[in-house]
Amino acid sequence: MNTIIYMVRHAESPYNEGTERTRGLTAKGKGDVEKITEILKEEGIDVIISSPYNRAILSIEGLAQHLELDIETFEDLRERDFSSEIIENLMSVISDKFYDFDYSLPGGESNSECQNRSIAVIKNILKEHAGKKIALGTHGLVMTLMMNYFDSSYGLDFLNQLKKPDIYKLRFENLELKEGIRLWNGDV
Ligand SMILES: O=C(O)[C@@H](CO)OP(=O)(O)O
Repeated sequence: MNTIIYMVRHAESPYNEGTERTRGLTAKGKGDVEKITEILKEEGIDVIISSPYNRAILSIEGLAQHLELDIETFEDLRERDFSSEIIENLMSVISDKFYDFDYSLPGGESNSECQNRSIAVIKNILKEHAGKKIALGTHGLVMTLMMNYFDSSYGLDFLNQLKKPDIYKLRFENLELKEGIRLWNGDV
């Protein structure tokens, strides 16, 4: 049985230290939310799920309103907890250590911990909504780690080429990922 998950990496968000959970979208990001809705509104989506972080929810809110669906959030779909401290060059550290899945920064979690907790949610979604089409509001790194669990070719290069926003349509047969197609047209 085919189950489809549309991974929607959030639109552009103003980066402010310490506001991981609450920061919203830039003007450009808000404009791109309309494009996300346009791309997904005719796909026949049944269920909308999201990371609990505002920028992810806001990126699929237009779609939820259009389809008159609620957005269900799961704490364990949040972006990787990077560190409790301010880390200089955070993104280059994350890149350098990407394949060291047990590496964590002070007060943060490793790729492995982030992958395990997010995949537990994805497996439940695939079982509970088997045969359905699910849109999922997400973030660059946790999205890459979720996809990497099913297909290890989704790694650092994949993460680095992701846009804000971006959309990938993933086709699962039961718990196996069979196909991943990019739907965002990349005009950003
Ligand atoms: O916060 C953001 O805008 C970034 C970090 O560069 O993305 P994500 O939430 O996908 O980690």
